Amino acid sequence: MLRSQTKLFALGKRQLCRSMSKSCDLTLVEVDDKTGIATLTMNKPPVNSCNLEMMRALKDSMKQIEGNKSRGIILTSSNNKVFSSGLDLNELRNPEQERLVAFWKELQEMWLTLYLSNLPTAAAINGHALAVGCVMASACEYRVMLPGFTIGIHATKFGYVVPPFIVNSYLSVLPRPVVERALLQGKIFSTDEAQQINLIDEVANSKEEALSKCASFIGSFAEANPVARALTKRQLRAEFARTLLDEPEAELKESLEYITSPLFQDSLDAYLAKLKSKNKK
Ligand SMILES: CCCC/C=C\CC(=O)SCCNC(=O)CCNC(=O)[C@H](O)C(C)(C)COP(=O)(O)OP(=O)(O)OC[C@H]1O[C@@H](n2cnc3c(N)ncnc32)[C@H](O)[C@@H]1OP(=O)(O)O
Repeated sequence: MLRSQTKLFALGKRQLCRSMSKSCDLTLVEVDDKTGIATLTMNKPPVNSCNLEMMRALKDSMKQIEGNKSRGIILTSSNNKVFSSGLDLNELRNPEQERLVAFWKELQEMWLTLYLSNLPTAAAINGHALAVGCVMASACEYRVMLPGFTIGIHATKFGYVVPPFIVNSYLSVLPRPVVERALLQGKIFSTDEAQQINLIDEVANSKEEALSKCASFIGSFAEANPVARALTKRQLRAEFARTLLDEPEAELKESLEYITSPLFQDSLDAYLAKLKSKNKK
């Protein structure tokens, strides 16, 4: 570990996750030695769907970056077509109770860790960002997206009632009437549409440019005291995180009841069949 770090230092980069536990394969963390900014890359083929292990890896990586005194986090994907396809739908289909509880708790914790991170956060959206993929991008403070992709929370299209903390993730980025219409329609936005409504902040023509724009955003806090910045951010965001901070068990119970209901399971079956049949044509 030490030797590979030293070598990467010589190249101007520190790579934190090289020889650690298996979960590190799902995420890659690289810290730029000059800027101190960490790039957290989602790396779960084929489409960065978030199963239990992926969300745990994301949460652990974010905590590791915070503990390492980095200056900011850029979230991106190793797949140049898909940023993230959201929750792994297989985790929701006919779930085993114990795993579903662990899965949902991990979603809550992963979201809280990202949404309330002490560090400046930015998403370099280098592919489609659907459902929880969009939620993760929205939980960041800044979003730069490549053209020709899509982003949005289309949960109502497959029978999912969107929980309050996910609504709040959107509400911290978009005005309420826009959130209401987008969630009720299950609207998926193109990059251009997302820029028009300010769901994303900038468009970049390559992943490198997106990473560079995210780094500039993070650099814009150079003059801010990190502790004052972090506490002010927490104060501003605490209201939207309230349900999960104060009553995670209540949110968990409600979500589990809904996920295991025949209404949702039937919708999910039909949605998954449609998704699979696309690849058989
Ligand atoms: C907290 C609850 C409220 C918030 C709302 C919802 C929670 C969620 O996040 S649910 C997840 C919803 N996500 C989706 O509906 C995305 C569906 N996927 C796609 O639209 C496409 O796969 C995508 C545009 C992302 C990429 O397209 P392609 O590059 O053409 O890939 P494929 O479609 O061929 O996919 C490859 C392979 O992966 C399977 N897949 C895709 N997404 C998921 C997923 N979310 N969970 C599980 N599996 C997924 C897809 O079926 C293909 O499988 P095979 O056919 O077996 O190869």
